[in-house]
Amino acid sequence: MKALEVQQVTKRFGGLVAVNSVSLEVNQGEIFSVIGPNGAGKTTFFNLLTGIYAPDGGRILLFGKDVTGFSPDRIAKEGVGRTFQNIRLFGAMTVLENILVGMHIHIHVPYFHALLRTPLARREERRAKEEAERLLDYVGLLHRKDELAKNLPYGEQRKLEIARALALKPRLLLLDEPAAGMNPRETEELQAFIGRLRDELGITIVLIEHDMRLVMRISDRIAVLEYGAKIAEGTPEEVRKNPRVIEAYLGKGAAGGAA
Ligand SMILES: Nc1ncnc2c1ncn2[C@@H]1O[C@H](COP(=O)(O)OP(=O)(O)OP(=O)(O)O)[C@@H](O)[C@H]1O
Repeated sequence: MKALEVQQVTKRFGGLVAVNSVSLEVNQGEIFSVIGPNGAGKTTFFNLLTGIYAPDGGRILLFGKDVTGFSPDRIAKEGVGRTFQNIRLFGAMTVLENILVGMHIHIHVPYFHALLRTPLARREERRAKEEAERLLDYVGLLHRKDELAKNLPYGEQRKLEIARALALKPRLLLLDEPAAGMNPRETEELQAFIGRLRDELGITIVLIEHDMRLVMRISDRIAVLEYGAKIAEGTPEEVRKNPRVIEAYLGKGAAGGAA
């Protein structure tokens, strides 16, 4: 079974076709990158996968289940976690609280128990806190748990955002430009970290990324979008050599020169 099957998915904004009949498949346990020049439709594509937009055409299957048109909440419940291009943490909350917020759909306490802080509610809270701490330990941020999220260095904020997505126990994790704004050392750490998520937790990972060094090193396969359409797909080696890709990035005539 595939982790993700996208079949001829289209999204229009008025007259603009932001995603144009894109099809692709991601195997379970794969690290798959979506690349393309600015405005190619990458973020719109993620927004379709996470239910923020419903496609105007086509179908999306997650682990064999048709989820086309599902709301973001239902997509999250199907096991899809996500991070955003611009970090979206609760800056005035602590690191631990940011994780607890991410866990809310996994905490099952009837309303009146929560309201009256019954033993059941307190037990559940304690369990959630322990789980959040385990998660922070796993990503190497436990020592920061009581600090405000906004006071963390940039690389650690990105990591915290990923940790919050992990709190949902995703089977598929979508990372939108995880290396944006990182220095080379942070990017290298990120690469190892993403590898661990796949190898140790078995999570399938799809990322949008502009840092080509990271993309080429980390991806099993890559899809390339241009003006909303998929123009290439393959291993890093195949994509790097593809004349259409070279042209999309470097302009007409560049492919001949680079070959
Ligand atoms: N909500 C929207 N309404 C109208 N047009 C939109 C909307 N969102 C995106 N677009 C347009 O759709 C196209 C694809 O945008 P998108 O943000 O998906 O590209 P991208 O590949 O993620 O770009 P970048 O790498 O710059 O983030 C662009 O032309 C953009 O202006």
